[in-house]
Amino acid sequence: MTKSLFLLPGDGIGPEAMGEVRKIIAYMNSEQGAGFETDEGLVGGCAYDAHGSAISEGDMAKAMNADAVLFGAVGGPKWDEVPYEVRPEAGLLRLRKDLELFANLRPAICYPALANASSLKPELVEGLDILIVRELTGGVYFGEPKEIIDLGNGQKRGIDTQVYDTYEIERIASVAFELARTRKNRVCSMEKRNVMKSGVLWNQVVTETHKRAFSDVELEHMLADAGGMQLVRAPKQFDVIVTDNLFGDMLSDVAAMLTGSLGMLPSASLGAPDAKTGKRKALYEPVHGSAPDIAGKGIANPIAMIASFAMCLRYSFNMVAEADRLEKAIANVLDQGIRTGDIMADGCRQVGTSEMGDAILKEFSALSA
Ligand SMILES: NC(=O)C1=CN([C@@H]2O[C@H](COP(=O)(O)OP(=O)(O)OC[C@H]3O[C@@H](n4cnc5c(N)ncnc54)[C@H](O)[C@@H]3O)[C@@H](O)[C@H]2O)C=CC1
Ligand SMILES: CC(C)CC(=O)C(=O)O
Ligand SMILES: [Mg+2]
Repeated sequence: MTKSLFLLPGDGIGPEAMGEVRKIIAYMNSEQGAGFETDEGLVGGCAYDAHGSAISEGDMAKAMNADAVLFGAVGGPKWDEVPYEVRPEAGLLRLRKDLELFANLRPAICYPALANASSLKPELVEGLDILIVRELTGGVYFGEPKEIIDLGNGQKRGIDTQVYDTYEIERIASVAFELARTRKNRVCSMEKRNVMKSGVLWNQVVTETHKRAFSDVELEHMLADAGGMQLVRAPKQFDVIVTDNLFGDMLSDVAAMLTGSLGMLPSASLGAPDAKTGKRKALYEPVHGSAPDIAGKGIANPIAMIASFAMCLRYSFNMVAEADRLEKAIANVLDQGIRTGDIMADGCRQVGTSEMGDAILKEFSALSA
């Protein structure tokens, strides 16, 4: 059976990182008969340059019909002045919304070899394995009204609206509880019920969902600001964290640095399983952005992108053994002391994007033999 992959490399370091995944796909097709069929499109600033929008209707349709979408990164200073509606990030937000990718899984794993690369003491992050489950299609990113209005007195007002309905909280909480059952069976829900009505509802619905269907899972509630503090004080206390779109965005960048670099964190954005086929729409993307400060230099860390492809193998194609091998290949390469600049340490060998990708592919093929 063919497996269709739609690649959207995007801007900045997106295409550089995606290039390393392309090599792995080519290897899996030629050496393992994996049967991936790939197509590619434009998203973000490069799409705006080509046709004046952050993603074309044609590419949206391809993303909609693919078994999985692989996404690099979008944005950069070149497009700072383009109209808000067609800014590069709008392409990613439209993909998430139109494909209804409500569940964003962001695992933060500290590979043993990288315990020294974290800004925290090694003993705080050694063995770290947490999963942030971020709600991705609601909240302040999408709530209406969202506008800047002129108050007519020389003042303007910027408005964003945080909105959550019961069903949105219920379905993301259920995903978090189900995933916790495959891990350490603990969920920490984060909101700000002390100042936000949406936080009060979030807390109530998570509690009710837990009581109704997941009472075997340990549940804790934490205010999101305190949660940020606890993430850097004692991160290993967490197993699964479930939180809203904005808090999830911020807390996962924090978690990234526990693992050594933003260049290490993959993610999977998943929709609901189709009632008939059981298949879910899915997009896989690194947590980092387009990193304009290092784009074009061939030094970006491709591990977040490669690990996102490992998540794709696991969640979209049920290729669990291959996903495990690819993740093991990453760990082995790090054990060998091969490092991109962002995770460089004394006694290690610094390499560029392409050498890191080659080293992971070599290890992956050795593990597959
Ligand atoms: N999913 C996406 O496409 C995202 C896009 N963005 C966009 O990216 C642009 C830049 O945003 P920033 O806030 O600078 O965030 P960023 O994640 O692009 O970069 C933050 C810092 O981390 C470093 N970094 C990130 N990924 C790296 C990698 N793979 N290897 C080595 N170093 C890495 C960068 O060099 C930079 O110093 C903006 O236009 C922003 O809107 C930001 C986040 C997510
Ligand atoms: C639309 C994105 C640029 C927002 C973001 O930072 C993210 O989703 O990680
Ligand atoms: Mg982010």
